[in-house]
This record gives sequence, C-alpha cells and structure tokens, in this order.
Amino acid sequence: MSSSAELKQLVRRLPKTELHLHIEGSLEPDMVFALAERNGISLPYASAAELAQKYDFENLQSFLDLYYQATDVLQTEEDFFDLTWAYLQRCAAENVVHVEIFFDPQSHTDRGIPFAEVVQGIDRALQQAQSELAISSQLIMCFLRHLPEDSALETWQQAQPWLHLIHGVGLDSSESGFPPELFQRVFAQARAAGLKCVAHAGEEGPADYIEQALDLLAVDRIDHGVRITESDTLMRRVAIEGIALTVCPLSNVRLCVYDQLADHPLLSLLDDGLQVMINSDDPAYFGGYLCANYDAVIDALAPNQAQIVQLVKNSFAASFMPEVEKLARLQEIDALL
Ligand SMILES: Nc1ncnc2[nH]cnc12
Ligand SMILES: [Zn+2]
Repeated sequence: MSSSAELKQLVRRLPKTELHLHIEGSLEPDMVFALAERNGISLPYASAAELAQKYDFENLQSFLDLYYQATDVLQTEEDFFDLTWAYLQRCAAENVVHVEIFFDPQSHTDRGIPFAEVVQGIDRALQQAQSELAISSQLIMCFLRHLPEDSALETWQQAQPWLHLIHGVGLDSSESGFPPELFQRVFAQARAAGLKCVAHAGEEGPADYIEQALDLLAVDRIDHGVRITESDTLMRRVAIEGIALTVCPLSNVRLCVYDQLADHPLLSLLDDGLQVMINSDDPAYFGGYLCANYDAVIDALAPNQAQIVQLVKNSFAASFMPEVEKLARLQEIDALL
C-alpha cells in the first residue's frame, strides 16, 4: 500500500498529458492586472487579491461571466504568447510532457481582436515549448455554444488560413439549453477537413447531450461527461467503444457539479472500464494545475497506485499524439514504476 505522500511523489515522477485545458482559463489574477496595465485597461477591482476573492462560483454560468470579462485584457499577439508560455512553464515544472489546449476564438474576435493575433501568439509559445521544454502539443479551437451556429460557421471560415496550426475543434461555454444538435453543420465541415472533434457534454447538461455529441457530431472524445452516470446503457456503450472522458475534478467541485470531491465518480467510472483521466480545465480559477488535481483526488478518493497509474496512462492513450509516441510514453511509464 502506498501512502498518499508516495502517490503524490509518483504523480510528479511520471510523465503526464493534459487534454482538457482552456488557455484563457490559465489567466491568473496577477496576469490580468499586468496585461490590463500594459494595454491601458482599467479594471473594476483594486487588486489581484480582490479579483481572486470573486472566484466563488454557484454554477458554470457564474464562472463564465467572470471568465469572459477577464479575457478582455488579452489584446495582442504578445499577450496570447505570454499567457500560453506561462502555462507551459508550469507544465514543465509538473512533468507534463504533452498538452492539448483549447482556445475560444469568438471571445476575442467578437471584441475586434484579429483571429491571426490570437492563433499566432498561442502557436509561437507552443513552438517554443517544443524546442525549449520538450513539450509537445495540439491546438483545439472551441466554438461557443451560447452563440448561434452561424457565428461558429463564420469562425470556421476565419480559421481556414490557420488550419495547419489547428488539430481539432471543440464545443464549450454554457451547456444547459445549448445541445450539441445545434452544431451539426460546423462539426461536419471540421470533420470533413480532417480535424479531430471533441465537445463538452454532461458537465451540467444531461447524459442525452453526451449521446448527441457522439451520434450527431461524431466526436472523438467527450469533455467532462460525468453525468454519464445517469445512464447505464450509455456507460456500457462508451466503455465498449473506448471513448475517453476528459474529467476535471477540481472544476466539478468549484462549479458545484458535486458538493465535495469525495462524491466524485472518477474512480467508479475508472473501475467500470471507462477511459477517464484527470485534467485542470481552468486552473487559474479552480484551485490549481494538473498536479493539484491529482493531489486533491488522492486526498479525497484514496485511489491505489494501480488506479493512479491507469489515470496517467489513460491521459496518453486518449491523446491525439501519434501512435508511436503514445506507445513510447506508455513504455516509459512502465519502466518508471
Ligand atoms: N468548464 C467549462 N465548461 C464549459 N465551457 C468552459 N469554458 C471554459 N471552461 C469551461
Ligand atoms: Zn472545459
């Protein structure tokens, strides 16, 4: 039996991936203030500490309201570079060797920021992380589901010159009342162009949204997906088809999907054979980066070593990295045990 301290050490020793990370959700309060100053923006808070005090959310929407407001400080290519580079340096410190990063272009282009500034700033940091930190990455462009599909289709058009930098598309923002079926045309176009497809589903919305994302959007992975526990049939299907759920434990507690982490179904989903793994979602808002999520799971759910190793291995197995690299990483993990 490993102690919780030993498991936390093991987590740090093993290479890891992060598959569910909104780059705008890594915008720390200090950086909000630094970028506001650089860009001459005045904020309705006296200090970073006062802003951080507002991070007490009732649900997904109360978080999103603040999250979209904070993104207003992101204005230039350099801002997007700095934001992404800060996240990647944290990855290096935590032995995260591969990341699949979401970005929300509409939350920037709707404010008049050119798509090119956003994608080039993020990509420059990703390239630098590959050469200086040996971190590989894929970029996933998310459509905001609270906006009409026509806006997503317009964004898809804006992305055309940049598709060489974009690996996949996703669907995020307010879930309830915005089912996946509303976005079938834009996902069909992305899939036809050879992009991977993912969608947030079953975070606050019902299990039926997970089924819609699979059947109508043909997604490769489900983001969150925890409300799958409401359907035994869907659980069996997702286990058999090997569809991964990118679970975000601290996020689920901070957005009141569960009252406490001890109620989280992560380990029961794992033991039922679902391909789940741990991610941080919006770490600047939810109490920590990837290792903090592992630590919280270790403290609240008392997993054994085999379960921790399986979660780490699932993060590679479910990634979009080339199969040979995946296999090499899985072998590397076995060699470290
Ligand atoms: N947890 C989340 N759910 C939906 N949309 C998001 N955008 C950023 N974080 C999100
Ligand atoms: Zn998310």
